[in-house]
Amino acid sequence: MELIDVCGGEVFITGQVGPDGDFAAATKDVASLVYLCKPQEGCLPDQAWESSSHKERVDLPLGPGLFEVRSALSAVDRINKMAKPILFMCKSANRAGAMASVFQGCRNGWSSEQTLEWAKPLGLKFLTMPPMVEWVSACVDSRFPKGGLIFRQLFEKESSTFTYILGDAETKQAVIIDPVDKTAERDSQMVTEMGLKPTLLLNTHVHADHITGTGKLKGLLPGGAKSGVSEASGGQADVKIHDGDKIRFGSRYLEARATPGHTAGCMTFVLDDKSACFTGDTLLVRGCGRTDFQGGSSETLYASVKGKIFTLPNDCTVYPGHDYQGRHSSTVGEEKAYNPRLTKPVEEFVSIMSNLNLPYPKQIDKAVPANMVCGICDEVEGGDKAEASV
Ligand SMILES: N[C@@H](CCC(=O)N[C@@H](CSS)C(=O)NCC(=O)O)C(=O)O
Repeated sequence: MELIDVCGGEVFITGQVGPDGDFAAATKDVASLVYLCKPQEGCLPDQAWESSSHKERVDLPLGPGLFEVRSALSAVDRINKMAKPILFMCKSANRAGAMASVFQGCRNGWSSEQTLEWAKPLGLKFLTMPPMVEWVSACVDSRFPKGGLIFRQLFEKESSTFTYILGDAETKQAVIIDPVDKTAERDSQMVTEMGLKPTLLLNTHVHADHITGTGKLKGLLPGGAKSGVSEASGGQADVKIHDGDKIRFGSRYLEARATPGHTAGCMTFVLDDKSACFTGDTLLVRGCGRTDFQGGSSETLYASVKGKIFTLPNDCTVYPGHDYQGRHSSTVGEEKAYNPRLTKPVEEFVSIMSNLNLPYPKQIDKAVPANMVCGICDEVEGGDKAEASV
Protein backbone atom coordinates (compact mmCIF):
# COMPACT_ATOMS: atom_id res chain seq x y z
CA MET A 1 0.00 0.00 0.00
CA GLU A 2 1.62 3.20 -1.19
CA LEU A 3 1.07 6.61 0.39
CA ILE A 4 1.82 9.54 -1.92
CA ASP A 5 3.26 12.51 -0.09
CA VAL A 6 1.79 15.65 -1.65
CA CYS A 7 2.84 18.21 0.93
CA GLY A 8 6.15 17.70 2.72
CA GLY A 9 4.97 14.92 5.02
CA GLU A 10 1.77 16.72 6.04
CA VAL A 11 -0.75 15.47 3.47
CA PHE A 12 -0.81 12.02 1.84
CA ILE A 13 -3.12 10.34 -0.64
CA THR A 14 -3.67 6.67 -1.37
CA GLY A 15 -5.94 4.15 -3.12
CA GLN A 16 -7.49 0.99 -1.74
CA VAL A 17 -5.88 -1.01 1.07
CA GLY A 18 -3.86 -3.86 -0.44
CA PRO A 19 -4.91 -7.50 -0.09
CA ASP A 20 -2.37 -7.95 2.68
CA GLY A 21 -4.34 -5.56 4.76
CA ASP A 22 -1.18 -3.67 5.57
CA PHE A 23 -3.18 -0.59 6.44
CA ALA A 24 -1.98 -0.31 10.05
CA ALA A 25 1.70 -0.56 9.13
CA ALA A 26 1.48 1.83 6.19
CA THR A 27 -0.42 4.45 8.15
CA LYS A 28 1.36 4.22 11.46
CA ASP A 29 2.55 7.83 11.23
CA VAL A 30 -0.77 9.18 9.95
CA ALA A 31 -2.76 11.14 12.54
CA SER A 32 -6.05 11.60 10.63
CA LEU A 33 -7.88 9.89 7.82
CA VAL A 34 -10.23 11.46 5.28
CA TYR A 35 -12.07 8.50 3.81
CA LEU A 36 -13.82 9.28 0.53
CA CYS A 37 -15.58 6.02 -0.35
CA LYS A 38 -19.20 5.01 0.04
CA PRO A 39 -19.69 2.20 2.61
CA GLN A 40 -20.70 -0.32 -0.09
CA GLU A 41 -17.33 0.11 -1.79
CA GLY A 42 -15.75 -1.65 1.19
CA CYS A 43 -12.29 -0.15 0.64
CA LEU A 44 -11.49 0.11 4.30
CA PRO A 45 -12.39 -3.02 6.22
CA ASP A 46 -13.58 -2.25 9.75
CA GLN A 47 -10.88 -4.43 11.28
CA ALA A 48 -8.22 -2.45 9.40
CA TRP A 49 -9.45 0.78 10.87
CA GLU A 50 -9.90 -0.69 14.34
CA SER A 51 -6.32 -1.92 14.32
CA SER A 52 -5.15 1.63 13.73
CA SER A 53 -6.66 3.32 16.74
CA HIS A 54 -5.64 6.75 18.09
CA LYS A 55 -6.53 8.23 14.71
CA GLU A 56 -9.22 10.72 13.79
CA ARG A 57 -11.38 9.81 10.84
CA VAL A 58 -13.88 11.73 8.73
CA ASP A 59 -16.06 9.96 6.18
CA LEU A 60 -16.88 11.99 3.08
CA PRO A 61 -18.50 9.62 0.58
CA LEU A 62 -17.53 11.49 -2.56
CA GLY A 63 -18.77 10.66 -6.03
CA PRO A 64 -20.10 12.52 -9.05
CA GLY A 65 -23.23 14.42 -8.07
CA LEU A 66 -22.87 13.35 -4.46
CA PHE A 67 -20.93 16.20 -3.10
CA GLU A 68 -21.95 19.81 -3.49
CA VAL A 69 -19.35 22.52 -3.57
CA ARG A 70 -20.81 23.97 -0.37
CA SER A 71 -20.38 20.65 1.42
CA ALA A 72 -16.81 20.34 0.15
CA LEU A 73 -15.99 23.72 1.64
CA SER A 74 -17.40 22.85 5.04
CA ALA A 75 -15.42 19.60 4.83
CA VAL A 76 -12.28 21.68 4.25
CA ASP A 77 -12.98 23.62 7.45
CA ARG A 78 -13.36 20.36 9.33
CA ILE A 79 -10.25 18.76 7.81
CA ASN A 80 -8.26 21.89 8.61
CA LYS A 81 -8.83 21.27 12.32
CA MET A 82 -7.73 17.63 12.16
CA ALA A 83 -4.32 16.54 13.41
CA LYS A 84 -1.59 16.25 10.76
CA PRO A 85 -0.34 14.25 8.89
CA ILE A 86 -3.64 13.64 7.11
CA LEU A 87 -4.26 10.78 4.68
CA PHE A 88 -6.90 11.18 1.93
CA MET A 89 -8.04 7.75 0.85
CA CYS A 90 -10.41 6.24 -1.73
CA LYS A 91 -10.51 3.22 -4.02
CA SER A 92 -8.40 4.52 -6.91
CA ALA A 93 -6.76 7.66 -5.41
CA ASN A 94 -8.73 9.85 -7.85
CA ARG A 95 -11.17 11.27 -5.34
CA ALA A 96 -8.39 11.40 -2.75
CA GLY A 97 -6.24 13.51 -5.09
CA ALA A 98 -9.16 15.77 -5.95
CA MET A 99 -10.18 16.39 -2.34
CA ALA A 100 -6.56 16.86 -1.25
CA SER A 101 -6.23 19.47 -4.01
CA VAL A 102 -9.36 21.27 -2.85
CA PHE A 103 -7.95 21.21 0.69
CA GLN A 104 -4.56 22.55 -0.43
CA GLY A 105 -6.08 25.21 -2.71
CA CYS A 106 -8.48 26.46 -0.05
CA ARG A 107 -6.04 26.59 2.81
CA ASN A 108 -3.41 28.35 0.69
CA GLY A 109 -5.87 30.81 -0.85
CA TRP A 110 -5.03 29.61 -4.38
CA SER A 111 -7.10 30.19 -7.49
CA SER A 112 -8.26 27.13 -9.45
CA GLU A 113 -5.42 27.68 -11.91
CA GLN A 114 -2.83 27.75 -9.13
CA THR A 115 -4.35 24.65 -7.56
CA LEU A 116 -4.23 22.69 -10.81
CA GLU A 117 -0.69 23.90 -11.45
CA TRP A 118 0.25 22.53 -8.03
CA ALA A 119 -1.41 19.18 -8.79
CA LYS A 120 0.20 18.69 -12.24
CA PRO A 121 3.80 17.87 -11.26
CA LEU A 122 2.45 15.45 -8.64
CA GLY A 123 0.80 13.54 -11.49
CA LEU A 124 -2.50 13.30 -9.62
CA LYS A 125 -4.77 11.02 -11.63
CA PHE A 126 -7.93 13.09 -11.28
CA LEU A 127 -6.37 15.63 -13.68
CA THR A 128 -7.24 13.31 -16.58
CA MET A 129 -10.94 13.36 -15.58
CA PRO A 130 -12.63 16.58 -16.75
CA PRO A 131 -15.63 16.40 -14.34
CA MET A 132 -13.26 16.08 -11.39
CA VAL A 133 -11.07 18.93 -12.63
CA GLU A 134 -14.20 21.07 -12.94
CA TRP A 135 -15.32 20.09 -9.47
CA VAL A 136 -11.94 20.96 -7.92
CA SER A 137 -11.91 24.30 -9.79
CA ALA A 138 -15.46 25.14 -8.72
CA CYS A 139 -14.70 24.36 -5.07
CA VAL A 140 -11.54 26.45 -4.94
CA ASP A 141 -12.95 29.36 -6.93
CA SER A 142 -16.07 29.57 -4.81
CA ARG A 143 -13.94 29.76 -1.68
CA PHE A 144 -12.08 32.76 -3.04
CA PRO A 145 -14.34 34.22 -5.71
CA LYS A 146 -12.75 36.43 -8.36
CA GLY A 147 -13.14 40.05 -7.41
CA GLY A 148 -14.96 42.50 -9.64
CA LEU A 149 -12.92 44.10 -12.39
CA ILE A 150 -12.32 47.82 -12.73
CA PHE A 151 -11.66 48.66 -16.35
CA ARG A 152 -10.91 51.79 -18.35
CA GLN A 153 -9.94 52.33 -21.97
CA LEU A 154 -8.07 55.60 -22.55
CA PHE A 155 -6.95 57.23 -25.80
CA GLU A 156 -3.87 59.24 -26.80
CA LYS A 157 -4.84 61.17 -29.89
CA GLU A 158 -1.46 62.02 -31.50
CA SER A 159 -0.52 58.37 -32.00
CA SER A 160 -4.09 57.03 -31.80
CA THR A 161 -2.95 54.71 -29.00
CA PHE A 162 -5.22 52.97 -26.51
CA THR A 163 -4.08 52.62 -22.90
CA TYR A 164 -5.89 50.22 -20.60
CA ILE A 165 -6.28 50.23 -16.83
CA LEU A 166 -7.35 46.98 -15.17
CA GLY A 167 -7.87 46.76 -11.42
CA ASP A 168 -9.19 44.35 -8.82
CA ALA A 169 -12.23 46.01 -7.21
CA GLU A 170 -11.48 44.61 -3.74
CA THR A 171 -7.72 44.89 -3.35
CA LYS A 172 -7.35 47.82 -5.77
CA GLN A 173 -4.21 46.23 -7.21
CA ALA A 174 -3.95 47.21 -10.86
CA VAL A 175 -1.97 46.98 -14.08
CA ILE A 176 -1.71 49.51 -16.89
CA ILE A 177 -1.25 48.32 -20.47
CA ASP A 178 0.52 50.50 -23.05
CA PRO A 179 0.59 53.92 -21.39
CA VAL A 180 1.99 56.80 -23.51
CA ASP A 181 4.52 59.35 -22.21
CA LYS A 182 2.39 62.29 -23.37
CA THR A 183 -0.57 61.17 -21.23
CA ALA A 184 1.36 59.80 -18.24
CA GLU A 185 0.20 62.63 -15.92
CA ARG A 186 -3.43 62.06 -16.95
CA ASP A 187 -3.13 58.33 -16.28
CA SER A 188 -1.36 58.79 -12.96
CA GLN A 189 -4.05 61.21 -11.78
CA MET A 190 -6.78 58.88 -12.95
CA VAL A 191 -5.53 55.77 -11.13
CA THR A 192 -4.86 57.83 -8.00
CA GLU A 193 -8.39 59.26 -8.01
CA MET A 194 -9.78 55.75 -8.53
CA GLY A 195 -7.83 54.56 -5.50
CA LEU A 196 -5.96 52.01 -7.61
CA LYS A 197 -2.45 50.76 -6.87
CA PRO A 198 -0.75 49.82 -10.15
CA THR A 199 2.02 47.30 -9.60
CA LEU A 200 2.96 46.62 -13.22
CA LEU A 201 3.11 48.93 -16.24
CA LEU A 202 2.99 46.65 -19.23
CA ASN A 203 4.04 47.15 -22.82
CA THR A 204 2.54 44.84 -25.42
CA HIS A 205 5.73 45.48 -27.44
CA VAL A 206 8.50 47.98 -28.18
CA HIS A 207 6.44 50.65 -29.92
CA ALA A 208 7.68 52.51 -32.98
CA ASP A 209 5.21 55.38 -33.18
CA HIS A 210 5.25 56.86 -29.66
CA ILE A 211 7.27 56.74 -26.47
CA THR A 212 5.88 54.47 -23.81
CA GLY A 213 4.64 56.07 -20.58
CA THR A 214 5.99 53.27 -18.39
CA GLY A 215 9.22 55.07 -17.49
CA LYS A 216 7.48 58.35 -16.71
CA LEU A 217 4.69 56.68 -14.72
CA LYS A 218 7.20 54.89 -12.51
CA GLY A 219 8.28 58.31 -11.30
CA LEU A 220 4.76 59.67 -10.95
CA LEU A 221 3.16 56.77 -9.10
CA PRO A 222 3.93 56.10 -5.46
CA GLY A 223 4.41 52.49 -4.37
CA GLY A 224 7.08 51.19 -6.74
CA ALA A 225 5.21 50.21 -9.90
CA LYS A 226 7.43 48.19 -12.25
CA SER A 227 7.81 48.34 -16.01
CA GLY A 228 7.30 45.20 -18.08
CA VAL A 229 7.99 44.06 -21.63
CA SER A 230 8.60 40.66 -23.21
CA GLU A 231 12.01 39.05 -22.93
CA ALA A 232 11.78 38.34 -26.68
CA SER A 233 11.63 42.07 -27.44
CA GLY A 234 15.20 42.51 -26.23
CA GLY A 235 14.02 45.56 -24.32
CA GLN A 236 15.06 46.46 -20.78
CA ALA A 237 12.41 46.47 -18.09
CA ASP A 238 11.96 45.60 -14.43
CA VAL A 239 9.90 42.54 -15.36
CA LYS A 240 10.54 40.42 -18.46
CA ILE A 241 7.38 38.71 -19.66
CA HIS A 242 7.30 35.23 -21.20
CA ASP A 243 4.67 33.22 -23.05
CA GLY A 244 2.30 31.66 -20.52
CA ASP A 245 3.16 34.02 -17.65
CA LYS A 246 0.31 34.96 -15.34
CA ILE A 247 0.31 38.63 -14.45
CA ARG A 248 -1.63 38.91 -11.22
CA PHE A 249 -3.42 41.91 -9.77
CA GLY A 250 -5.38 41.00 -6.64
CA SER A 251 -7.54 37.98 -7.37
CA ARG A 252 -7.42 38.62 -11.13
CA TYR A 253 -4.76 37.93 -13.71
CA LEU A 254 -3.75 38.38 -17.32
CA GLU A 255 -2.21 35.49 -19.24
CA ALA A 256 0.65 36.56 -21.49
CA ARG A 257 0.60 35.00 -24.95
CA ALA A 258 3.55 35.52 -27.29
CA THR A 259 2.10 36.82 -30.56
CA PRO A 260 5.13 37.80 -32.68
CA GLY A 261 4.76 39.14 -36.20
CA HIS A 262 4.26 42.92 -35.98
CA THR A 263 7.49 42.88 -33.96
CA ALA A 264 9.45 39.85 -32.78
CA GLY A 265 8.53 40.50 -29.14
CA CYS A 266 4.79 41.26 -29.35
CA MET A 267 2.54 39.94 -26.59
CA THR A 268 -1.22 39.63 -26.26
CA PHE A 269 -2.62 39.75 -22.73
CA VAL A 270 -5.71 37.61 -22.12
CA LEU A 271 -7.98 38.25 -19.12
CA ASP A 272 -8.35 35.28 -16.74
CA ASP A 273 -11.94 34.44 -17.73
CA LYS A 274 -11.14 34.92 -21.46
CA SER A 275 -13.74 37.67 -21.72
CA ALA A 276 -11.18 40.13 -23.11
CA CYS A 277 -7.80 40.22 -24.81
CA PHE A 278 -5.41 43.11 -25.26
CA THR A 279 -3.76 42.53 -28.59
CA GLY A 280 -1.41 45.52 -28.92
CA ASP A 281 -0.65 45.91 -32.64
CA THR A 282 -0.92 42.20 -33.45
CA LEU A 283 -4.64 42.37 -34.17
CA LEU A 284 -6.40 45.67 -34.85
CA VAL A 285 -10.11 46.16 -35.49
CA ARG A 286 -10.56 44.88 -39.09
CA GLY A 287 -6.80 45.04 -39.53
CA CYS A 288 -3.47 44.07 -38.02
CA GLY A 289 -0.07 45.53 -37.32
CA ARG A 290 2.32 46.17 -40.20
CA THR A 291 5.21 43.74 -40.53
CA ASP A 292 7.89 45.76 -42.33
CA PHE A 293 10.31 46.58 -39.46
CA GLN A 294 11.50 45.50 -35.97
CA GLY A 295 11.74 41.82 -36.87
CA GLY A 296 8.26 41.85 -38.38
CA SER A 297 7.03 38.85 -40.37
CA SER A 298 3.67 38.45 -42.07
CA GLU A 299 3.74 34.63 -41.88
CA THR A 300 4.55 34.80 -38.19
CA LEU A 301 1.82 37.34 -37.48
CA TYR A 302 -0.71 35.21 -39.36
CA ALA A 303 0.25 32.14 -37.29
CA SER A 304 0.14 34.15 -34.04
CA VAL A 305 -3.35 35.47 -34.68
CA LYS A 306 -4.74 32.13 -35.83
CA GLY A 307 -3.05 30.13 -33.05
CA LYS A 308 -3.16 32.43 -30.06
CA ILE A 309 -6.07 34.86 -30.60
CA PHE A 310 -8.60 33.21 -32.92
CA THR A 311 -8.57 30.20 -30.58
CA LEU A 312 -10.18 32.36 -27.86
CA PRO A 313 -13.99 32.27 -27.47
CA ASN A 314 -15.91 34.15 -30.16
CA ASP A 315 -17.38 36.54 -27.59
CA CYS A 316 -13.96 37.50 -26.21
CA THR A 317 -13.65 41.27 -26.65
CA VAL A 318 -10.61 42.37 -28.65
CA TYR A 319 -9.04 45.56 -27.30
CA PRO A 320 -6.47 46.80 -29.84
CA GLY A 321 -3.38 48.94 -29.38
CA HIS A 322 -4.54 51.55 -31.90
CA ASP A 323 -7.42 52.56 -34.05
CA TYR A 324 -7.26 55.21 -36.75
CA GLN A 325 -10.97 55.26 -37.62
CA GLY A 326 -12.71 55.91 -34.30
CA ARG A 327 -13.38 52.26 -33.38
CA HIS A 328 -12.69 51.06 -29.85
CA SER A 329 -13.02 47.30 -29.72
CA SER A 330 -14.19 44.21 -31.54
CA THR A 331 -14.68 40.53 -30.74
CA VAL A 332 -12.77 37.43 -31.75
CA GLY A 333 -15.87 36.18 -33.58
CA GLU A 334 -16.22 39.41 -35.58
CA GLU A 335 -12.55 39.45 -36.54
CA LYS A 336 -12.66 35.80 -37.58
CA ALA A 337 -15.61 36.64 -39.84
CA TYR A 338 -14.85 40.11 -41.15
CA ASN A 339 -11.15 40.99 -40.80
CA PRO A 340 -10.28 41.83 -44.42
CA ARG A 341 -6.70 40.57 -44.03
CA LEU A 342 -6.96 37.63 -41.67
CA THR A 343 -9.91 35.94 -43.35
CA LYS A 344 -7.63 35.35 -46.36
CA PRO A 345 -5.35 32.35 -46.95
CA VAL A 346 -1.82 32.92 -45.76
CA GLU A 347 -0.35 33.56 -49.27
CA GLU A 348 -2.92 36.26 -49.97
CA PHE A 349 -2.36 37.74 -46.49
CA VAL A 350 1.40 37.95 -47.11
CA SER A 351 0.77 39.65 -50.44
CA ILE A 352 -1.62 42.20 -48.86
CA MET A 353 0.95 42.98 -46.18
CA SER A 354 3.75 43.44 -48.76
CA ASN A 355 1.66 46.00 -50.58
CA LEU A 356 0.46 48.21 -47.71
CA ASN A 357 2.94 50.95 -48.71
CA LEU A 358 2.59 52.70 -45.38
CA PRO A 359 5.03 55.53 -44.61
CA TYR A 360 7.33 54.82 -41.66
CA PRO A 361 5.94 56.13 -38.36
CA LYS A 362 7.10 59.72 -37.93
CA GLN A 363 8.63 59.09 -34.49
CA ILE A 364 10.29 55.75 -35.20
CA ASP A 365 13.89 56.94 -34.86
CA LYS A 366 13.43 58.25 -31.37
CA ALA A 367 10.61 56.00 -30.17
CA VAL A 368 12.31 52.62 -30.69
CA PRO A 369 15.54 53.39 -28.77
CA ALA A 370 13.56 55.03 -25.97
CA ASN A 371 11.16 52.13 -25.74
CA MET A 372 14.01 49.61 -25.63
CA VAL A 373 14.53 50.97 -22.12
CA CYS A 374 10.80 51.33 -21.36
CA GLY A 375 10.82 55.07 -22.00
CA ILE A 376 13.46 56.06 -19.46
CA CYS A 377 15.17 58.53 -21.72
CA ASP A 378 17.18 61.77 -21.49
CA GLU A 379 15.06 64.73 -22.32
CA VAL A 380 16.68 67.96 -23.49
CA GLU A 381 14.88 71.27 -23.48
CA GLY A 382 11.85 71.04 -25.66
CA GLY A 383 11.71 67.30 -24.92
CA ASP A 384 12.78 66.39 -28.41
CA LYS A 385 15.87 64.28 -27.87
CA ALA A 386 15.20 60.68 -27.18
CA GLU A 387 18.56 58.99 -26.87
CA ALA A 388 18.06 56.18 -24.50
CA SER A 389 19.93 55.95 -21.25
CA VAL A 390 19.39 53.38 -18.56
N1 LIG B 1 0.91 57.23 -39.11
C1 LIG B 1 1.42 56.73 -37.88
C2 LIG B 1 1.80 55.27 -37.97
C3 LIG B 1 0.70 54.42 -38.50
C4 LIG B 1 1.20 52.99 -38.44
O1 LIG B 1 2.10 52.62 -39.15
N2 LIG B 1 0.62 52.20 -37.52
C5 LIG B 1 1.16 50.91 -37.22
C6 LIG B 1 1.04 50.68 -35.75
S1 LIG B 1 2.08 51.77 -34.88
S2 LIG B 1 3.87 51.15 -35.38
C7 LIG B 1 0.49 49.80 -37.97
O2 LIG B 1 0.87 48.67 -37.77
N3 LIG B 1 -0.47 50.07 -38.81
C8 LIG B 1 -1.14 49.05 -39.56
C9 LIG B 1 -2.16 49.61 -40.47
O3 LIG B 1 -2.68 48.84 -41.26
O4 LIG B 1 -2.42 50.82 -40.39
C10 LIG B 1 2.66 57.47 -37.45
O5 LIG B 1 3.26 58.14 -38.27
O6 LIG B 1 3.02 57.35 -36.29
